[in-house]
Amino acid sequence: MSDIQLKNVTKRYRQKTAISSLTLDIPDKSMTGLVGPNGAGKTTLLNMIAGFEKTTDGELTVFGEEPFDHLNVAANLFYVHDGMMYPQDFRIADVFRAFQTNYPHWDQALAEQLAQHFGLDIRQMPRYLSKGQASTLNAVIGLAVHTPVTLFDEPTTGMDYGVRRDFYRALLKSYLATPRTIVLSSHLLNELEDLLEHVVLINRGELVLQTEMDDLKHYAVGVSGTEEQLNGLENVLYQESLGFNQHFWVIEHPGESDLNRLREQGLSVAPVAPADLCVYLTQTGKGDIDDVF
Ligand SMILES: Nc1ncnc2c1ncn2[C@@H]1O[C@H](COP(=O)(O)OP(=O)(O)OP(=O)(O)O)[C@@H](O)[C@H]1O
Repeated sequence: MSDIQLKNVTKRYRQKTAISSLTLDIPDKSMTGLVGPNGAGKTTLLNMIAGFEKTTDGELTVFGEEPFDHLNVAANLFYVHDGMMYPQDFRIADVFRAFQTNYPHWDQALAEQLAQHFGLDIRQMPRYLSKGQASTLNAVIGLAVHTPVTLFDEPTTGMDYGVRRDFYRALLKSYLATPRTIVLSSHLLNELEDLLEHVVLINRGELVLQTEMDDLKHYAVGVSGTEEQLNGLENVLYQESLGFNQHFWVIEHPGESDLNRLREQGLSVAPVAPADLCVYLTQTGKGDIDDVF
């Protein structure tokens, strides 16, 4: 039984259904990416897993308990999100000390080293940090807290590329040193390809796909050609016109016979990057941006 389990979980805000009958097990001691377009329901889902919000319907358990307002869940799960607040008069050093007191596996040395690496002065007050620095402080805390489950909601918001890269590296090293359940929501799947083991893709509150990252890398292929060359292909996920009788098609789980036919016609078939694939899998019915112009 996984530490985080959802069975037909629904979350409604008045008329709006943010999560719709979602059934999902998050693998234990794994690095799982929660991805999906804006408004997909990622934050709502993490809020419920963290026990910040109640489900409207269905069964959600964390460590076998319903997480809302549950002390055991609060003690063993840490949620990194951009609403994290610290007492007004606290310096970063005071924040670290408070974590050291409250979380038994808090790694004080790691927190201080990471703060120094990322240029955070522990004498500074968190309320005066820039947006990127505030995200970095929250991420450092998420790395050092070492709870059995750590959730990160868009942890890299505002971080520049160098900081993001080092954060991903630190997360991987920290995970390898202390395997634990990590769930990370992000729009930047292209930056996470080498970090994540599992991917959960949601859209409009529904599960689109849950798979291993390695499988996602081989899930679909893209091919360009004329309509005559492409016609008859099966499992077409996405089609785009590239100009005069040239088209780009994405094929889900391509069959050997289709692949051979394309190769015989001299067409090159390339795997579709996971980040692009997630866009194709979630934009059904929206049309192409070219249709707007
Ligand atoms: N408190 C709320 N009241 C009403 N609607 C809400 C509330 N919180 C979220 N929603 C709606 O639920 C849907 C999912 O929102 P959520 O913030 O979970 O999406 P998200 O995947 O995290 O989006 P983003 O990637 O843009 O941060 C959205 O349509 C949002 O407007």
